[in-house]
Formats: sequence, C-alpha cells, structure tokens
Amino acid sequence: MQVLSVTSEIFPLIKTGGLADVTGALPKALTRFGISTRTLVPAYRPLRALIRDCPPLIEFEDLLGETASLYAVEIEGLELFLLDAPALFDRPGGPYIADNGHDHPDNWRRFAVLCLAAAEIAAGSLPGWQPDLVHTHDWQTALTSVYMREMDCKVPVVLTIHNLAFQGQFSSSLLSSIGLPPSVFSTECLEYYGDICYLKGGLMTADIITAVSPTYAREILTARFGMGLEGVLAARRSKLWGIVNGIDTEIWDPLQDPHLFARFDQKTISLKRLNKMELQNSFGLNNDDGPLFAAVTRLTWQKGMDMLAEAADEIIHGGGKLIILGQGDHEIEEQLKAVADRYPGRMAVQIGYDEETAHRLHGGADSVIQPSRFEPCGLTQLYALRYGCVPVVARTGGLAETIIDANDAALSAKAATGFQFHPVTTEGLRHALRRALHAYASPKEWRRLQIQAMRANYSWERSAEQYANLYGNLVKQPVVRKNPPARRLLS
Ligand SMILES: Nc1ncnc2c1ncn2[C@@H]1O[C@H](COP(=O)(O)OP(=O)(O)O[C@H]2O[C@H](CO)[C@@H](O)[C@H](O)[C@H]2O)[C@@H](O)[C@H]1O
Repeated sequence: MQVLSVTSEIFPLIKTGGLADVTGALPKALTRFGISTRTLVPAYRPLRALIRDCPPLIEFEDLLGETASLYAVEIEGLELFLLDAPALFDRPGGPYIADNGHDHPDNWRRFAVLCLAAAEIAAGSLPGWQPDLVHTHDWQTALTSVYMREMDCKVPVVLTIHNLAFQGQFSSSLLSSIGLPPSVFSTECLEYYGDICYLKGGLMTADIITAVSPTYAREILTARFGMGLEGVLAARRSKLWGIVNGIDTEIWDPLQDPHLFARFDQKTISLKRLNKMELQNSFGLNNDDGPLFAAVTRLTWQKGMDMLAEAADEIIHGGGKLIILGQGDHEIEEQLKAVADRYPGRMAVQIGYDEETAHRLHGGADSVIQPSRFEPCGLTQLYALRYGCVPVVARTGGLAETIIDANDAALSAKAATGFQFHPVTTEGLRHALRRALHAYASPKEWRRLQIQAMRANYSWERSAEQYANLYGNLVKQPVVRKNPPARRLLS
C-alpha cells in the first residue's frame, strides 16, 4: 500500500514538538505491514540544501498563484517529497513563527498551498506514483481533504488530531484567495462562527479521524476539551478513533544514546547516577543525594508550567532539585526564571529548544514532571519511562493512560510506573510531588518504580498496527495482523 503523509514538520528534519516525532517515526513502523509512506513537507529554508543538486520531479505552475517545485529525497529511511515554494517557505524563523515572535502573517496561504499540492499529488499529478491513501496531521494539512473533495478525488483520507487547540481559523474573506468556492463556506465544511477553520474542514471531509490517544478521543467530545469543535466531532463520532502514540525506540534508547555521558539499561541502571552528576555539574546544581526532577516542554498554559513555577518550592524544600528546559510564553519563562533565582544550586532554567539537552535530562533525572492541563498524548513521559525517570503527570489525555499511578493496588501488583494527580491544580501537583519525594526516600521502592517504568512498552509496534488496520479497512487491502484492531469509540 502506498501512503502520502502530509505534514508541516518531521523529525529529524524540522521539529517544533511532538508532531514531528510522530510523523518521523510512524512511516518506519508501518513498513513491516507492507505500507510504504512518502511524506510531503515544505522545503523550509533549513531544508533547501537537501534539494540543491536534485532535479525536480514536477513543477506546479499555479498553486494559488505560486510556482513551486516538488523534489523527492530519501533521508534516514524516510522518503520525502519536499515542496519548494520559495516565496512561502524560504525565509527566516520557524515553520509557523517569524523571528519577531509572531505567526507568519501568511500562514493561511502557506499551508493552503501545501494542502493544494498534496491534493494534486493524491489526484494523480505525479507521473508513475499515486497514493492509495492520504494521511494528514493537524490544521496545517487539514485542507487537503477539502481540496480533494472539490477535485472529486476519491482517495481515502485519515486526519490525525495531535492538538485540537490549534485550529487554523482565518477570516472568511480569504476563501477565494485559497481557491475554494463559496459552497464550502457552510456549517457542513469550513464555516466556523463566521470565519473559516481549516481543521474543521478536515474534520468534515476526512474519511477517518484519529486522536493520539483513546482518552483524548473521548475528551474532545466534551465542551471542556473540545475547544468549540465538540459538536463537529460528535457529528463525526462514528469515524473517530483513538490510537496512542508510540516512541522511536532507536532514537530514544538509553543503551545507545550518543548524547548520554553514561549509557545504561535495566540491569545497569545504577550508571544513571553518573549522568545525574554530569547534568547537575553542568547546570551548576549541588551534587547532593536529593532527587533531580526535570521538565522538557513548551512553556505554556497547556503544559501547566505556571503551576510548576508555583509548586517548585515543594521540591526544593523536600530536598530535591529541578531543571527546566523549554521555551514559550514570555510570562511563564520569566516566572520560572524568577523562581530559579531564589534557589541557586537547586533549580535551573534553560530557555530554548535543545534536542541534546532533552536527551541528557532524561538520561540523568530521577523524575520528569508533566503537569499539563490537557495532553492529547504526550511523548516526554514515554521517553521518561524508557530512561528510568519516574514521571509525575496530570491525570488527563494520554498521560492518564500511559502512566500507572503508584497507588497501593498498583504498587502491590508491581505495575506502578509514576505519579498522577487530579484535580489538575497547583495543590494537586504539590501533593503528587510530595508523594514522589516520599517514594524517593525509600531507595528500594524507587528502584522498583524505575524498573517497572523501563519495562513499559510504548514502542510503535502496536500502535502502527492499529493505523495499518485502519488504512487496510479504508483501501480494502488486508494488512498483516498480529493484534486486535483499534478500538472504535462508541458511546
Ligand atoms: N525545549 C525543548 N528542547 C528540546 N526538545 C523539546 C523542547 N520542548 C519540547 N521538546 C520535545 O518536543 C516533543 C514534545 O512532544 P509532546 O508530545 O510532549 O508535546 P507537543 O505538545 O509538542 O505535541 C502534540 O502532539 C504530540 C504528538 O501527537 C502529542 O503527543 C501531544 O500530546 C500534543 O500536544 C518531545 O519530543 C520533547 O522532547
């Protein structure tokens, strides 16, 4: 089966968050089911070197008035189509945000062009290759299925929601500029409170919708987590599935990780201490026996990092230390830095995005904290499990279903892998941190939690099979089945 995945980011080429991890890992995991994926991604400025000496596969003469070229390249086992539209993608800044910290003002146009190119490919524009199925991700690529419907292209489409908070909502006056007829400006398609909403268009026109965990798939049907789209999702409920993300166990492997000072596995977990010391030294923290907590995340309200700023004293007064790596809302960055200034030698904050430090933090920290107010799946807690960090997480979304709380029953069943808290408040977080500090004080109990965490299996194997089954049902091609099919969401 041939699949066209359409995405605005993909690891290792361009990443701002978990979306890239998933779009980079899933194609590799799907190959064992006979599924071959080609991924369409914009040729952003840092990626243009990859196409310098390649001839284009085809030229698009008019994608919403832009000329663009399509290149095929293979990188680290990923087959990519790079869409080179220099006026839209060859510029400074990140995929979504300009150097001035604001969204690129023409994001509506940049991602519409990406979607239109995807639809053209799906409809057969490429000589010798046409996908059996298209897989889109989040609002940036959700318009693909709208364009496909307008072209009467019948190739089935799966749309994955990684985060419903980002919807691609723009003025309805732009409709003709994205080449769509007035008929799509209806509640059945793009219309959303008088505006146009790219994600809604995708939700209404994709054949199947997936959310990145079964819990999140249920949550988004409620007003609390549905972000205004709960009604749309309810209308499409029979097409909505939840499949939990996996992790790339080659890139996130404590035994092979090139970024670690000391590599380890379950048997040699005591070596983790060396990473902790190296980390504490490099961040200017004291090298005492207290537990080292870490957080690697966007510093935003979603991720609850303001709550962590308020609860950090619980860690410090309990004898622990804390390192935070992240960037995001200026206010939360300043709030965290101000707390760190109060606790020299015990708390450090690194503002920025740094893949290597993220690995080192997982390699050395005793615990990773993820106090998200909502979390579709979450990957950091899965990396934490694999690296023997005992996670402290909010009981929401994918966090609720991937971490087994260390309550009495789970402890005696030797199943516990971390600490959950609910309600998701600063007080709730403080309570969970106290529980973690208490557990750390018993080395035997802590070691057991670490080993149980490391035994949890969140590789892509099972989840990729669930995607393969969904694809197989849509294109009516059997795939190799090893586990039961994905759970459909019924009532
Ligand atoms: N400052 C920093 N430096 C280095 N690395 C950093 C970093 N900040 C974050 N990261 C990395 O970015 C990724 C974040 O992924 P998450 O899944 O935790 O959240 P995100 O909200 O981006 O993803 C959304 O999509 C994913 C994928 O579906 C869902 O799991 C998630 O719930 C949803 O919100 C991880 O690989 C993490 O290590």
